[in-house]
Amino acid sequence: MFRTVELPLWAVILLVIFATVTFASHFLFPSVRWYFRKRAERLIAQLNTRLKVPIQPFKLARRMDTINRLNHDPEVAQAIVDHAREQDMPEDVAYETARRYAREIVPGFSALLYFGVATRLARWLSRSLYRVRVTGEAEALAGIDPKATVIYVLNHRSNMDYVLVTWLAAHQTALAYAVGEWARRWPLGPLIRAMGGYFVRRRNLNPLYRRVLARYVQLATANGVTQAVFPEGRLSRDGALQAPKLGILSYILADHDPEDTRDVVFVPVAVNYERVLEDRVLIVAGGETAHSFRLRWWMVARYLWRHLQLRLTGRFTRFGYAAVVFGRPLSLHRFLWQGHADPAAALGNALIDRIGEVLPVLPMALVCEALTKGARDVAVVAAHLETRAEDWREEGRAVYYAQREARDTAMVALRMLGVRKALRLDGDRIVLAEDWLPVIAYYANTLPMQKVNET
Ligand SMILES: CCCCCCCCCCCCCCCC(=O)SCCNC(=O)CCNC(=O)[C@H](O)C(C)(C)COP(=O)(O)OP(=O)(O)OC[C@H]1O[C@@H](n2cnc3c(N)ncnc32)[C@H](O)[C@@H]1OP(=O)(O)O
Repeated sequence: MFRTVELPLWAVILLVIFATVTFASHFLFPSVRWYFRKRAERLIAQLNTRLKVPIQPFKLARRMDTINRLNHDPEVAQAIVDHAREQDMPEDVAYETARRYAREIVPGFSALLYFGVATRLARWLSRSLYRVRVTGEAEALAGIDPKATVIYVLNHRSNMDYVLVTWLAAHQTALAYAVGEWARRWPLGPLIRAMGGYFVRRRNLNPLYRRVLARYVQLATANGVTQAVFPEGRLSRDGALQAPKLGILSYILADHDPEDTRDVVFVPVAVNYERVLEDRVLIVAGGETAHSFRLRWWMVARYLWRHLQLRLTGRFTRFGYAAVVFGRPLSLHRFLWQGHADPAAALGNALIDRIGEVLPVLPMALVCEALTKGARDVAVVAAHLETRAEDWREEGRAVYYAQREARDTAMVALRMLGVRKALRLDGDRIVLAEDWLPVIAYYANTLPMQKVNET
């Protein structure tokens, strides 16, 4: 028992490492975890006193618990059996596949990261890049039943959309975004998960994956989790609103009981920018030869480096307006009472229409509209801007047009295009660079669908 045992050094080192890991995981980590959990609970209790929509327990549940709950859901269990039969594989292999899907989808929310870091960073970033204007938020949210699950539906113009809206909604609640598979890569994936985002695949979906995703969306909705969905399913390639994708909406509809006390209320949010950071990459992606939107890391690095240079040398000016307008909320209870032959398609179209109804009108879009119609003179562009802004205002639109002469407003937009070398001014004459015409058309497309008389 008390004999001396001789061991090589490497074995001793290994033993010490294993002993330390075991001690930490059994004794230290639980208490450290408990300490942080208590702190997080205190933070959430504090937050919930000031948030209009408190953070729901479902969102705070441990990630592993939600994954297990999902895997043992009767509908998922049935899908596992079907998958095993169809693929001719043992059920436990199909079960593991479903578990992998669940792990991919389910987020683990950190209130500290969301409210302590992300929303502050989002506010700083939004305000340092744009002149942010918000309309209609209080009116849109005022009449919503506090028991209802709120789902923000946004048009997708830029990756700035969720930065802006996360910040703007931060005094209401935390938003859980449906995030495309592009963001699953490290380090973005874990970060987005910690902010409550749930991942959705948009390619190669098999019925088992669809069932796991559908049940996650349904459980989150039934448990009151406030979500944010881009129904267009991807960034607009040409500046215009796109037709809705019906997947997530159809999952919500399929599980919705109009007799239930918990309603689902969709809040349309329309976003427009005078400068979309990714505009040219999107236009290329929308071209005939390109297939998907590719933002390479070196493009981002080069862009950030140039941006930093401009900031350090004091030459950076903001990218004009970023406008966010909240539209008329849509109650799912009321919507279903109206009766629809194809509820999913009707819901998708109604939501896109309500976003379109409140799309804000920005000077850059009006100037680009004038340019696409052939205006090549500052005075003509300014006259177009003034008339069209008035038309849109009469229609009840949010028109962000500073209280100054139309000519000055037009000049601000023209100079922004000039800095990008899209055009140059020769006195009052505008000389457009041909290869920038698609960009000009892109911004003209960001205007709402035409109802007023053309000038
Ligand atoms: C600096 C600080 C930062 C701070 C910041 C913090 C926030 C940190 C978060 C980051 C946030 C990032 C946010 C990124 C933004 C995006 O990634 S946007 C892209 C991702 N989001 C979306 O795509 C949402 C909308 N998309 C969908 O709903 C898609 O349809 C899905 C669910 C992904 C599936 O795609 P799909 O295969 O194309 O399917 P789709 O044709 O739409 O529909 C298929 C289903 O709908 C059903 N369906 C279709 N039509 C009908 C019908 N008429 N009736 C009934 N059912 C129908 C089909 O039956 C089918 O059902 P299942 O067979 O699945 O049961």
